[in-house]
Formats: sequence, C-alpha cells, structure tokens
Amino acid sequence: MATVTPLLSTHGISRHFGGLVAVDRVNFEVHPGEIRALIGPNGAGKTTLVNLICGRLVPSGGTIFFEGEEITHLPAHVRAGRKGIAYTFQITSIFGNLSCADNVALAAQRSLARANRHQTRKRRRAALSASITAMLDRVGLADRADMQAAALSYGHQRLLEVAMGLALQPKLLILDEPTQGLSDGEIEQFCQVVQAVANDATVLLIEHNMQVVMALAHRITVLHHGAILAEGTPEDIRANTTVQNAYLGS
Ligand SMILES: Nc1ncnc2c1ncn2[C@@H]1O[C@H](COP(=O)(O)OP(=O)(O)OP(=O)(O)O)[C@@H](O)[C@H]1O
Repeated sequence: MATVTPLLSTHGISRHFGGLVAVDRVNFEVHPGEIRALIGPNGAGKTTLVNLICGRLVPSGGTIFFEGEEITHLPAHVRAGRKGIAYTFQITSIFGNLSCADNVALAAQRSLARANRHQTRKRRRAALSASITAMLDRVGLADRADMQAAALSYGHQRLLEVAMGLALQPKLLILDEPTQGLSDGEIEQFCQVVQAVANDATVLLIEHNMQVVMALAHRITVLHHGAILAEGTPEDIRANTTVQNAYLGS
C-alpha cells in the first residue's frame, strides 16, 4: 500500500515547565485534507502541543516535521509565513478600529506580496482587493466589509479571525477553541465555514464542544496528562471506554 507523507508529524515531542511535563513524548500525525480534532480535559496539554507546532514554544525534546521537512527549530513567523501554518489566535488579533476589510488586508498583504512580487502595483492592489472580498465571503462577512471590526458581534469577530487566517493561504489552519462564547446559531454557521475551509486547507481543531467535534472531525486525537490516550474516528472515540472513563464522563 502506498504511504502518504503526513502534512505534519511530531516525533517524541515533549515540553516541560519546571517539574511539570505538559507534553510527554507525543507522536502525532495530521494528514493532508483532514479535519483533525484535538480534545482532552483541561490541562491535558492541547495548547502546549499546538504552541510547539507553531513555534511559539521551544520543545524540551523531540522533532517536528511539516511536509516532510524538519521545522523543529524554525521561528514561529517562518512557520506561519513561509510554511503555511496558521494559528488563529497567533497571527490574527483583530484591530477594532479598522474595518473588516482592512483587518483581512493586513493579514493578506504579506502572502500576496510574496506570490505576486513580479506584478505591477496596480495588479497587486487588484489582487489584494479580490482576495479580501473572497475571504470575507468565505466566512459570510462580505456585506460587513466596511464595518469597524469592534462593531461586530463576538461570533462575527471569531469569523473575521478565520478570514484573516485564510488570507495567509495556510496549508494547516489551527483553530483554538473557536466556538467558545458563540451562540448555537453562530456555532452552526461556524461549522459550515470550517467544512468549506477544509476543501482547501487541513484543519486542526482544539475544541471542548463535543457536538462540534463529532460533527466536524474526520479523526480525533485525545490527549490526557500530556500523552495521546486514543485516536480514531468520531465513532471509535465515542465507543472507547478508556476515553469515556478519562474524559467524556459517561
Ligand atoms: N507557560 C506555562 N508555564 C507553566 N505551566 C504551564 C504553562 N503553560 C501550560 N502550563 C501547564 O501545562 C499543562 C498543560 O496546559 P495546556 O494549556 O497545554 O492544557 P490544555 O489541554 O490546553 O488545557 P485547556 O483545555 O484548559 O486550555 C497544565 O498543567 C498547565 O498548567
């Protein structure tokens, strides 16, 4: 059987904080095109693991590969800009006094400048404008392009953050608790957006809302005490008694 190179893989990745082992020799793979959920109880190590993947934290041990290339020691901005690893709350803090379009423009400018560096300024500007409209459209905010970001509802600000993440044209989009604080209607809209995003980018989703996880994820990884407790399809995870005892509480 042909083996597919994982988009992302970690090999024995660890992170200690003093005597505390937050991530403990984790071997983790994400494959191109999937929506992967990373779940686990509070303090399981989920945010620490994605911080290691993004380069916001230096590992205590282990290695990280992206598209087959070792990135363990690449700075965070290179992983985001050149490699295409976008972490919604890393690169996309919203500027409340700017319009939605300008917020997306700030995120888009760098990736487009790189892609279109041989074009004239006029063409670059037209490409930027088209890209902003497309990204806002993808998250359902095209009609609010000129609105100040601060005037958006909380749920719409979250969607704007996703548009800004998409503007980087990521290969891997990491969403850290994206539905926290959203209403049921907003969660439904958010799930549709993530499903559409997954047509172009691989998605790694840290999420506590199990309904969202079960609805969106192709595969689920369960972290517990910094280590992988289980991995599988939503059906596998739902039926896994170890996971039920450790986490799902049913
Ligand atoms: N900068 C830090 N300094 C010291 N300890 C930390 C630091 N960051 C995380 N930890 C500890 O590492 C462990 C894992 O934390 P982490 O935030 O990765 O868990 P999590 O699974 O994301 O939790 P939550 O679901 O509550 O966000 C916890 O015990 C936490 O207190």
